[in-house]
Amino acid sequence: MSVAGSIRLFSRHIRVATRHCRYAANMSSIPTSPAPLPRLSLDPDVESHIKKTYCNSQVVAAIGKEEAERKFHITIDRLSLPPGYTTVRVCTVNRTRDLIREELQQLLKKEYSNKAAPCPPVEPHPVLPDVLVIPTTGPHPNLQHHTKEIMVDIHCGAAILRGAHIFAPGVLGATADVQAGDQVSVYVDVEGKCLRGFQKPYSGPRVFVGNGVARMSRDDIFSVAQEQLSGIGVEMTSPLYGCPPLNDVMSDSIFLQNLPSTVAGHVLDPQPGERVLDMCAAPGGKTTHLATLMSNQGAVIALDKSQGKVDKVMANARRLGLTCIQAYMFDGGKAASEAAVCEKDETSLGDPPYPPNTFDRVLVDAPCSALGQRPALGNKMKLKTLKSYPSYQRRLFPAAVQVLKTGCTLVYSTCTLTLEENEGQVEWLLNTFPCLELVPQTPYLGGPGLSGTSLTQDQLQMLQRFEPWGDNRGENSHPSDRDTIGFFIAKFIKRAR
Ligand SMILES: C[S@@+](CC[C@H](N)C(=O)[O-])C[C@H]1O[C@@H](n2cnc3c(N)ncnc32)[C@H](O)[C@@H]1O
Repeated sequence: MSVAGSIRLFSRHIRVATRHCRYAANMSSIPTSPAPLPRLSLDPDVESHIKKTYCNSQVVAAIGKEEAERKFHITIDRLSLPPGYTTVRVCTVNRTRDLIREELQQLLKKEYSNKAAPCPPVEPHPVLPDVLVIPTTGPHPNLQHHTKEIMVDIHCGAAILRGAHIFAPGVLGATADVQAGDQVSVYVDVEGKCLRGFQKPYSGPRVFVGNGVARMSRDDIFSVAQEQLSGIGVEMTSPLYGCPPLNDVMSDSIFLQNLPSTVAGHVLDPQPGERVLDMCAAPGGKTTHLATLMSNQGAVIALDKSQGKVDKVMANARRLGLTCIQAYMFDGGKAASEAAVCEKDETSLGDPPYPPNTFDRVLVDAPCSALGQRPALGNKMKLKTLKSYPSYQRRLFPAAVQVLKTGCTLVYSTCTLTLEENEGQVEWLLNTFPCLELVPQTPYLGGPGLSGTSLTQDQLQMLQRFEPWGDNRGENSHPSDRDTIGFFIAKFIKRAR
């Protein structure tokens, strides 16, 4: 069995059923959603808040209520589906994109040689020099529903929709008679009811995400303590959507990264030899991109708030051979100190905090409500939590602006949809830090910012908003740019004023 498609489900995502889980008997009587994937269910207050973003009075005045509501509905509809393309960022420090593309295509041909589905093409992105794109296929209609069933949580379900196999600890439940080698159908427990101790047979709504072959029996999975489980529990042979299984593939030279995230790295545009601060770095997607763009020369300081997250950044840096990254467990909001002294060596800045005017570039890829992430099969966030993000994000900026050198670049990004965390933050930043000038971005693959704040039309044109519905992009844009996660990017230069 190939380990190429195995997924490491992070422990917070793993809620393995107790070994007494026996919902099996009642499972097959539960109706399954007829649609490929149901619309994302959000807390009603959160959904109405998002609606207010898309249908605010300025938007309605500009495009009309009907069109504004259409965009809101398409946005929500798209959130449960995977993006139209898998995007792979290549680490070009030692090898060219062409060489990496050829090797990846060969590996995929091998992987698909015993599958019914054709091997997808791996193509270079026409604008981003270090990105490869692979089209998503599906939804595949008429997939058979097997009597033997596997249940997973929403995070594992989302990973399956993006090409992953099921790592054994991710199996929440299995019908009583599942043996290794059995054909199984895989369902997602969308309401998280299977997480409640498995005292009763499962009866909540579930969503079909495809078929696979069990690589372990039910007993193999549930007779062992969760910590001792490893390996693939179910190999997905006919997923509802076809994305290539790329986890653990060519891990020294590729990074699976959503397309707008790769754009953010290019917009920051770090140069070899510079000092760059990535204030909210884990798991290091953008950190490793920045270091790659710098040809591994200079210093990328990566901060995050827990040691586990910092360890992930360093693990990703190591696997890609990027030695110019130094990661620290540190609150980004406290990264600046007048009293701090910086080591003289350009490549080793020492521990945070840092004195004012230390960095050539600062990235604030802020913790956010993440409403743009796709596919999302469930979201239990409450309005109170949603509303807590803007003030938390604002805490980060005084330090970000202070440690940035005059004349240098600050990029702010989120993977969410709301006005308050995106255009609203830009408005606040410009009012709070007169030294910041909003500037145009290159490359520009997204669409303009959304109306609804005091930002002018010219300012909105300088922002990049990636909407999940994608028809806010330029006519000549590549299809992979039009079916992405929701994302937002703003770029500023710190002026001497
Ligand atoms: C959107 S994620 C970053 C993703 C990352 N830039 C990437 O591309 O892989 C936001 C991160 O901010 C971190 N974070 C939250 N509060 C923080 C703080 N006060 N200081 C530093 N990091 C923080 C979170 O732990 C989380 O890892």
